Amino acid sequence: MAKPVRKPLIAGNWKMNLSHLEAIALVQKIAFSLKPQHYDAVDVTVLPAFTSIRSVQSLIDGDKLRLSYGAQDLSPHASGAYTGDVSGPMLAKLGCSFVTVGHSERRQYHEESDELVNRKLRAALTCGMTPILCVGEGIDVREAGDHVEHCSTQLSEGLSGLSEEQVDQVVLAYEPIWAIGTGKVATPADAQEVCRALRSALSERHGADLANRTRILYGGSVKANNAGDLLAQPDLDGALVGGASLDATEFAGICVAAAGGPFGG
Ligand SMILES: O=C[C@H](O)COP(=O)(O)O
Repeated sequence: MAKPVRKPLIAGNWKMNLSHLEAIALVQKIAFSLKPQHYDAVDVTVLPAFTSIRSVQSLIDGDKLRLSYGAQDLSPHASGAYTGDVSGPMLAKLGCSFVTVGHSERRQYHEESDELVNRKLRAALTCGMTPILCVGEGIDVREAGDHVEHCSTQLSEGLSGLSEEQVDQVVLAYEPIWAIGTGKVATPADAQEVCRALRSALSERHGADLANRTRILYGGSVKANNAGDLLAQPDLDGALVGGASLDATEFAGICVAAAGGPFGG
Protein backbone atom coordinates (compact mmCIF):
# COMPACT_ATOMS: atom_id res chain seq x y z
CA MET A 1 0.00 0.00 0.00
CA ALA A 2 1.31 3.47 -0.88
CA LYS A 3 2.41 5.70 1.96
CA PRO A 4 -0.27 8.32 2.74
CA VAL A 5 0.74 11.87 1.89
CA ARG A 6 1.92 13.57 5.05
CA LYS A 7 4.50 16.29 4.58
CA PRO A 8 7.62 15.19 6.46
CA LEU A 9 8.85 17.29 9.34
CA ILE A 10 12.51 17.44 10.31
CA ALA A 11 13.03 19.08 13.69
CA GLY A 12 16.48 19.94 15.01
CA ASN A 13 16.55 19.74 18.79
CA TRP A 14 19.69 21.64 19.70
CA LYS A 15 19.28 20.77 23.39
CA MET A 16 21.54 22.83 25.71
CA ASN A 17 24.03 23.80 23.02
CA LEU A 18 25.11 26.93 21.13
CA SER A 19 25.33 30.58 22.08
CA HIS A 20 22.98 32.93 20.26
CA LEU A 21 25.82 33.85 17.89
CA GLU A 22 26.53 30.19 17.12
CA ALA A 23 22.80 29.66 16.63
CA ILE A 24 22.69 32.39 13.98
CA ALA A 25 25.65 30.90 12.16
CA LEU A 26 24.08 27.44 12.16
CA VAL A 27 20.74 28.66 10.79
CA GLN A 28 22.57 30.54 8.04
CA LYS A 29 24.48 27.40 7.05
CA ILE A 30 21.36 25.20 7.08
CA ALA A 31 19.42 27.71 4.99
CA PHE A 32 22.29 28.00 2.53
CA SER A 33 22.35 24.18 2.13
CA LEU A 34 18.68 23.75 1.21
CA LYS A 35 16.90 24.64 -2.01
CA PRO A 36 13.30 25.73 -2.62
CA GLN A 37 12.44 22.20 -3.81
CA HIS A 38 13.48 20.82 -0.44
CA TYR A 39 11.27 23.25 1.45
CA ASP A 40 8.41 22.39 -0.87
CA ALA A 41 8.76 18.74 0.11
CA VAL A 42 9.67 18.89 3.79
CA ASP A 43 8.99 21.16 6.74
CA VAL A 44 12.18 22.12 8.55
CA THR A 45 12.25 23.51 12.07
CA VAL A 46 14.92 24.22 14.64
CA LEU A 47 14.49 24.18 18.40
CA PRO A 48 17.17 26.39 19.97
CA ALA A 49 17.76 27.03 23.66
CA PHE A 50 15.53 29.81 25.03
CA THR A 51 18.45 32.26 24.93
CA SER A 52 18.83 31.89 21.16
CA ILE A 53 15.21 32.02 20.05
CA ARG A 54 15.05 35.79 19.62
CA SER A 55 18.20 35.84 17.48
CA VAL A 56 16.94 32.95 15.35
CA GLN A 57 13.60 34.73 14.93
CA SER A 58 15.28 37.93 13.75
CA LEU A 59 17.37 36.07 11.19
CA ILE A 60 14.55 33.90 9.85
CA ASP A 61 12.08 36.77 9.66
CA GLY A 62 14.60 39.30 8.38
CA ASP A 63 15.95 37.07 5.62
CA LYS A 64 12.56 35.46 4.93
CA LEU A 65 14.02 31.97 5.38
CA ARG A 66 11.68 29.05 4.91
CA LEU A 67 12.54 27.42 8.21
CA SER A 68 10.38 27.60 11.28
CA TYR A 69 11.57 27.48 14.86
CA GLY A 70 10.30 26.57 18.26
CA ALA A 71 11.26 25.75 21.81
CA GLN A 72 12.36 22.69 23.73
CA ASP A 73 10.11 23.21 26.75
CA LEU A 74 7.50 25.52 28.20
CA SER A 75 5.89 26.22 31.53
CA PRO A 76 2.50 24.68 32.26
CA HIS A 77 1.57 28.15 33.61
CA ALA A 78 0.63 31.12 31.45
CA SER A 79 2.22 33.79 33.69
CA GLY A 80 2.99 34.64 37.29
CA ALA A 81 5.43 33.88 40.08
CA TYR A 82 7.16 30.84 38.59
CA THR A 83 10.84 31.74 38.77
CA GLY A 84 12.83 30.40 35.87
CA ASP A 85 9.82 29.30 33.82
CA VAL A 86 9.17 30.47 30.26
CA SER A 87 5.52 30.53 29.28
CA GLY A 88 3.68 29.48 26.16
CA PRO A 89 2.41 33.02 25.48
CA MET A 90 6.00 34.33 25.65
CA LEU A 91 7.14 31.74 23.13
CA ALA A 92 4.15 32.26 20.88
CA LYS A 93 4.85 36.01 20.89
CA LEU A 94 8.37 35.20 19.66
CA GLY A 95 6.81 33.32 16.75
CA CYS A 96 7.59 29.79 17.93
CA SER A 97 5.69 27.23 15.88
CA PHE A 98 6.65 24.07 17.75
CA VAL A 99 7.52 23.02 21.27
CA THR A 100 8.63 19.61 22.49
CA VAL A 101 6.88 18.14 25.51
CA GLY A 102 7.67 14.90 27.29
CA HIS A 103 11.20 14.58 25.97
CA SER A 104 12.90 11.73 27.84
CA GLU A 105 15.59 14.10 29.11
CA ARG A 106 12.91 16.24 30.76
CA ARG A 107 11.20 13.14 32.14
CA GLN A 108 14.51 11.78 33.47
CA TYR A 109 16.42 14.84 34.71
CA HIS A 110 13.46 16.97 35.77
CA GLU A 111 11.19 14.14 36.90
CA GLU A 112 8.40 15.27 34.59
CA SER A 113 5.37 13.05 34.98
CA ASP A 114 2.81 12.17 32.35
CA GLU A 115 0.42 14.50 34.16
CA LEU A 116 2.83 17.45 33.85
CA VAL A 117 3.53 16.57 30.22
CA ASN A 118 -0.22 16.69 29.59
CA ARG A 119 -0.47 20.13 31.23
CA LYS A 120 2.42 21.47 29.15
CA LEU A 121 0.89 20.07 26.00
CA ARG A 122 -2.38 21.83 26.79
CA ALA A 123 -0.46 25.05 27.52
CA ALA A 124 1.17 24.85 24.09
CA LEU A 125 -2.14 24.28 22.32
CA THR A 126 -3.78 27.13 24.21
CA CYS A 127 -1.41 29.63 22.64
CA GLY A 128 -1.42 28.15 19.18
CA MET A 129 1.88 26.29 19.16
CA THR A 130 2.19 22.75 17.87
CA PRO A 131 3.34 20.40 20.60
CA ILE A 132 5.68 17.57 19.65
CA LEU A 133 4.76 14.90 22.20
CA CYS A 134 7.73 12.60 22.79
CA VAL A 135 7.36 9.01 23.97
CA GLY A 136 9.91 6.25 24.22
CA GLU A 137 11.13 3.33 26.25
CA GLY A 138 14.36 2.60 28.08
CA ILE A 139 16.48 -0.42 27.32
CA ASP A 140 15.01 -2.45 30.21
CA VAL A 141 11.49 -2.00 28.86
CA ARG A 142 12.63 -2.84 25.33
CA GLU A 143 14.39 -6.01 26.49
CA ALA A 144 11.29 -7.06 28.40
CA GLY A 145 9.29 -6.67 25.19
CA ASP A 146 7.00 -4.06 26.73
CA HIS A 147 7.97 -1.14 24.46
CA VAL A 148 4.72 -0.89 22.52
CA GLU A 149 2.60 -0.92 25.66
CA HIS A 150 4.93 1.57 27.39
CA CYS A 151 4.78 4.06 24.50
CA SER A 152 1.03 3.62 24.05
CA THR A 153 0.51 4.43 27.72
CA GLN A 154 2.66 7.57 27.48
CA LEU A 155 0.64 8.57 24.41
CA SER A 156 -2.67 8.05 26.10
CA GLU A 157 -1.58 9.91 29.29
CA GLY A 158 -0.07 12.74 27.27
CA LEU A 159 -3.25 13.26 25.29
CA SER A 160 -5.57 12.67 28.23
CA GLY A 161 -8.70 14.84 28.26
CA LEU A 162 -7.95 16.58 24.96
CA SER A 163 -10.68 17.26 22.44
CA GLU A 164 -10.43 15.67 19.03
CA GLU A 165 -9.70 19.11 17.59
CA GLN A 166 -6.76 19.47 19.99
CA VAL A 167 -5.37 15.99 19.31
CA ASP A 168 -5.48 16.89 15.62
CA GLN A 169 -2.87 19.63 16.26
CA VAL A 170 -0.31 17.35 17.91
CA VAL A 171 2.84 15.91 16.35
CA LEU A 172 4.16 12.69 17.92
CA ALA A 173 7.77 11.62 18.27
CA TYR A 174 8.91 8.13 19.09
CA GLU A 175 12.34 8.30 20.70
CA PRO A 176 13.68 5.09 22.20
CA ILE A 177 15.89 6.25 25.05
CA TRP A 178 18.53 3.65 24.26
CA ALA A 179 18.98 5.23 20.82
CA ILE A 180 19.32 8.85 21.96
CA GLY A 181 22.84 10.16 21.60
CA THR A 182 24.26 6.64 21.57
CA GLY A 183 24.79 6.04 17.88
CA LYS A 184 22.58 2.94 18.23
CA VAL A 185 19.80 3.88 15.85
CA ALA A 186 16.66 1.74 15.93
CA THR A 187 16.25 -0.46 12.91
CA PRO A 188 13.66 0.85 10.48
CA ALA A 189 11.48 -2.15 11.40
CA ASP A 190 11.75 -1.44 15.15
CA ALA A 191 10.87 2.22 14.62
CA GLN A 192 8.00 1.31 12.31
CA GLU A 193 6.57 -1.17 14.83
CA VAL A 194 6.10 1.50 17.50
CA CYS A 195 5.05 4.28 15.12
CA ARG A 196 2.45 1.94 13.60
CA ALA A 197 1.16 1.10 17.08
CA LEU A 198 0.91 4.79 17.99
CA ARG A 199 -1.06 5.49 14.83
CA SER A 200 -3.36 2.53 15.52
CA ALA A 201 -3.98 3.80 19.04
CA LEU A 202 -4.86 7.22 17.63
CA SER A 203 -7.14 5.61 15.08
CA GLU A 204 -8.99 3.60 17.72
CA ARG A 205 -9.59 6.66 19.90
CA HIS A 206 -10.00 9.43 17.36
CA GLY A 207 -10.74 7.80 14.04
CA ALA A 208 -8.73 6.79 11.02
CA ASP A 209 -8.85 10.21 9.34
CA LEU A 210 -7.20 11.97 12.27
CA ALA A 211 -4.68 9.15 12.67
CA ASN A 212 -3.77 9.30 8.99
CA ARG A 213 -3.21 13.05 9.18
CA THR A 214 -0.99 12.92 12.28
CA ARG A 215 2.74 13.24 11.75
CA ILE A 216 4.85 10.78 13.72
CA LEU A 217 8.56 11.44 13.94
CA TYR A 218 11.37 9.13 14.92
CA GLY A 219 14.27 10.33 17.07
CA GLY A 220 17.45 8.61 18.20
CA SER A 221 20.82 8.81 16.42
CA VAL A 222 19.31 9.93 13.11
CA LYS A 223 22.00 10.91 10.63
CA ALA A 224 22.09 11.79 6.94
CA ASN A 225 23.15 8.25 6.09
CA ASN A 226 20.32 6.45 7.91
CA ALA A 227 17.45 8.92 7.48
CA GLY A 228 16.39 7.62 4.06
CA ASP A 229 15.82 4.05 5.26
CA LEU A 230 13.99 5.18 8.38
CA LEU A 231 11.73 7.63 6.56
CA ALA A 232 10.84 5.06 3.92
CA GLN A 233 8.81 3.29 6.61
CA PRO A 234 5.09 3.84 6.11
CA ASP A 235 4.39 5.33 9.54
CA LEU A 236 7.48 7.53 9.93
CA ASP A 237 6.84 11.10 8.84
CA GLY A 238 10.03 12.79 9.84
CA ALA A 239 12.72 12.98 12.46
CA LEU A 240 13.50 14.68 15.75
CA VAL A 241 17.24 15.12 15.46
CA GLY A 242 19.60 15.84 18.34
CA GLY A 243 23.36 15.61 17.80
CA ALA A 244 23.26 15.70 14.02
CA SER A 245 21.18 18.88 14.05
CA LEU A 246 24.21 20.79 15.33
CA ASP A 247 26.07 20.07 12.09
CA ALA A 248 24.60 21.96 9.14
CA THR A 249 25.81 19.45 6.57
CA GLU A 250 24.39 16.46 8.46
CA PHE A 251 21.12 18.20 9.25
CA ALA A 252 20.66 19.42 5.69
CA GLY A 253 21.46 15.88 4.51
CA ILE A 254 18.62 14.55 6.66
CA CYS A 255 16.26 17.19 5.25
CA VAL A 256 17.30 16.30 1.70
CA ALA A 257 16.71 12.59 2.40
CA ALA A 258 13.28 13.39 3.81
CA ALA A 259 12.49 15.51 0.77
CA GLY A 260 13.44 12.67 -1.54
CA GLY A 261 16.18 14.95 -3.01
CA PRO A 262 18.85 15.87 -3.82
CA PHE A 263 17.27 17.98 -6.66
CA GLY A 264 20.53 18.87 -8.35
CA GLY A 265 23.78 20.44 -7.13
O1 LIG B 1 15.41 15.18 20.46
C1 LIG B 1 16.25 14.51 19.89
C2 LIG B 1 16.64 13.21 20.38
O2 LIG B 1 16.79 13.17 21.74
C3 LIG B 1 17.64 12.47 19.57
O3 LIG B 1 18.96 12.85 19.90
P1 LIG B 1 20.18 12.26 19.02
O4 LIG B 1 19.83 12.53 17.60
O5 LIG B 1 21.38 13.00 19.50
O6 LIG B 1 20.22 10.79 19.31
